[in-house]
Amino acid sequence: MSKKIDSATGASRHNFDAPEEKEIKSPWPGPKGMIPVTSGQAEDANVHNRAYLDNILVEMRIIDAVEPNLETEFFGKKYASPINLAAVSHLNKVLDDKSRKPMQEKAEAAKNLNVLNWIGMEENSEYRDIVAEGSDTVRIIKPFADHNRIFDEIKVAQETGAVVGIDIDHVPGTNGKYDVVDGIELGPITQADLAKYAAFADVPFVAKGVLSVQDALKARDAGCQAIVVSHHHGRLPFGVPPLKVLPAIKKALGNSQMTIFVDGSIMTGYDAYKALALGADGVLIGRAILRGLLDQGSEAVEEKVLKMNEELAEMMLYTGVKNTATFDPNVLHFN
Ligand SMILES: Cc1cc2nc3c(=O)[nH]c(=O)nc-3n(C[C@H](O)[C@H](O)[C@H](O)COP(=O)(O)O)c2cc1C
Repeated sequence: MSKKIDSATGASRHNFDAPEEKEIKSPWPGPKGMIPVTSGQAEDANVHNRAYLDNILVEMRIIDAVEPNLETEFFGKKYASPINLAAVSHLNKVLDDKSRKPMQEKAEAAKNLNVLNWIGMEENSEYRDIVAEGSDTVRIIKPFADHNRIFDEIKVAQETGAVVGIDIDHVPGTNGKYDVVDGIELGPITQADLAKYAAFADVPFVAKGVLSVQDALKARDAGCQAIVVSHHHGRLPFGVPPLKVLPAIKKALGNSQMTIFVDGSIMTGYDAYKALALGADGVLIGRAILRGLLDQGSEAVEEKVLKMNEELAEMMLYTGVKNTATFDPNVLHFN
């Protein structure tokens, strides 16, 4: 058996060689190749995400509990919920029906929901069309080897009013070399590079794909105002679940005022609750909305996020959490 990572999406796929070739049943929704398919093997970090999330149990604190308020502030603006729509790129190329634009449909859903929309690897022209839908945006740029390309994308993104960042976890390919995506070479990211980009941006700068205290501190020292604790749905074989390293990162960043987002297999509002209780300011959801988005468009995304908001609120009410600034990790019990 071999594992491949789709160079465009970062999705991990496991291939079984003949003669034992067999269809792998994916626990993830969505079309083949676009969504990580896990074999259940230990090297697939998604397996550990799920196990870690499912082994966190929650105590009840119902006396004096009231209906919670999910409103959350990011980068000086208020949103309806701490749930963000993750950067999922390339979607406008995958449907047979070319009249549909899932990237725009996702942005439309974010606008209607009043949540932040994250956009990943897209040409600047495509990116502008997506942002024109009117949602507030975080633009995540690839760690291109050509730094001018990064500066150019930062410039365009901030012209559109977006917050900007880099998915620092997309430096390596699966061959131990810098990755190449759509024929475009990626390169290493030094702390000095990050500092250069953060200083160049007139808007908050985000390091996406932080999975250690060491990188969190480097991102802070480089001037990043936010991080996403993430392994990009399993780019790193045997990657530690983001939720497992989150508390240590939160502690290390102390009162630095950095915004901490987290992603990785967050499929329900209950998962989101656990991430928020462990110290995240916000969560990103990618695969949780992907199938609905591709099959049915913005309405399915809106429905899913509203459902997740309800689940999150349900658990907040059960545990006496009145708003998204007052989560308490002590309600969590690790099985
Ligand atoms: C189809 C697809 C495309 C993605 N493209 C990007 C990208 O361009 N930039 C990026 O930072 N992350 C990208 N991601 C990673 C997601 O933003 C997110 O980190 C990851 O999927 C984990 O969240 P999830 O478990 O909720 O899906 C992509 C994910 C998927 C599934």
